[in-house]
Amino acid sequence: MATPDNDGVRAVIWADDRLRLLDQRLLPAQTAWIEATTAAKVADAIRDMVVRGAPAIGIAAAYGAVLAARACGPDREALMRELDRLAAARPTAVNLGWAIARQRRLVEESVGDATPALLAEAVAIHEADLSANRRMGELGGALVETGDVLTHCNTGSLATGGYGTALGVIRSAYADGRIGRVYADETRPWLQGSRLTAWELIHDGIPVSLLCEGAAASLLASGRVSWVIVGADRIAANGDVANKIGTYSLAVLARHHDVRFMVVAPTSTIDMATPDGAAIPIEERPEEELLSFAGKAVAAAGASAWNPVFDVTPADLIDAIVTEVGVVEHPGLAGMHELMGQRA
Ligand SMILES: CSC[C@H]1O[C@H](OP(=O)(O)O)[C@H](O)[C@@H]1O
Repeated sequence: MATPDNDGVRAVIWADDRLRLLDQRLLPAQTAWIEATTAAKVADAIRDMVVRGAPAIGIAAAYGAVLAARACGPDREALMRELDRLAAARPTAVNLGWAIARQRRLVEESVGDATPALLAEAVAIHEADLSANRRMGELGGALVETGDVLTHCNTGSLATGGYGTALGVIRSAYADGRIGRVYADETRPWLQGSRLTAWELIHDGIPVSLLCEGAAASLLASGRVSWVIVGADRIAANGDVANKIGTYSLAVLARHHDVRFMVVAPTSTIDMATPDGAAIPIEERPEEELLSFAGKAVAAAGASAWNPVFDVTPADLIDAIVTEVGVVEHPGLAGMHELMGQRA
C-alpha cells in the first residue's frame, strides 16, 4: 500500500516553545494561525472550533496542559483546575478527555516542575497520532478494492496530528490507484466537508465532488460508491460509534444500498468505559449556527433550532472499524475487547 509523503497541512504546531493553531473557521478563504498562550485560550479555541477534530483537539489540549503548568508553577490545585477547563471544552470526542487524563496522571506522579514531562507527553501523543494515521491508511486502504468513495465531515490532517483517519485511508487508497473519485458531503452547519475536506483533497490533487447531505441517498443508489468511509469521535465498548451528525443516516443508506461502511479511528478514540452509544454525551451547539450562515439570518425570525452536532451509528451497521492496531470486521463487544487487548 502506497502512502504519500505528504502529511497534509498541520492544524496544531508546537515550535519555539509556542503553540499555534490554524484557525479552521477561516478556511478555505484564509490560512491564518493564532497563538494560544494560555490553557484558557486553548480551551476557547477548542470550544469555538478554531481547532476541531477528535484527535486534533486531544493534541491541542495536551499542549495546553504544558501552558498551564508553566503558568501555575507549584500551585497544583490551580493546575488541576486548568486541566479540568481543557477537558470540559467539548463533551463528545473522548480523545480530549483521554489526553488530559494522561497529563493529569503525569502531574500526580511528578515531583517538582511537571512541565518537561508534560511537554514530552504532548509531543509523544502528537507523533503517535500521525504514526497511527499512516498505519490506518495502510490497513484501511487495503480494504478498498476499487471504485469511488463517500466521506463525511473532515477527517484529514486538519482533524488530527497529520495525514488523517478516514481521509488517511482515502489518501493511501488513492495513491495505490484504488479510488477514482472522492465524494464529500458538505456537512452542515460548519461545512467541514466543503470548506476543509475539499481543500485538503484539492491540495493533494485528489478528485473530489461535493454534495449536499440530502443527495447521499441518490449517490449510494447510483452504484458508483463502493465504501462510505468516516471518522469517529468516540467508539463505545460494543462498537457503537459517535461521529458528526449525519453519519448515522449514511450508515442506514449504505446498508440499504449494499454499500460497505468503514469507520477509521485510532484506539485513543475507543472508550471501553462507555458501554454503548446511548451512554455517549452528544454535544448540542448554539441554535444560531443553524439559524444563520456567514453572519446572516437564514431562518424566519422566531424559528428555533435543534443542533446536535454528533449522532450514534449502531455497531451492526458498520462493516469495519479500522484502527492502528488492527481491523474489526462487523464490530461487537467481543471484537472490541480483542482489539484493545492487542494494544502494546
Ligand atoms: C479524525 S475524526 C474527526 C471527527 O471530528 C469531527 O467533528 P468536529 O469537526 O465537530 O470536531 C467529525 O466528527 C470527524 O469525524
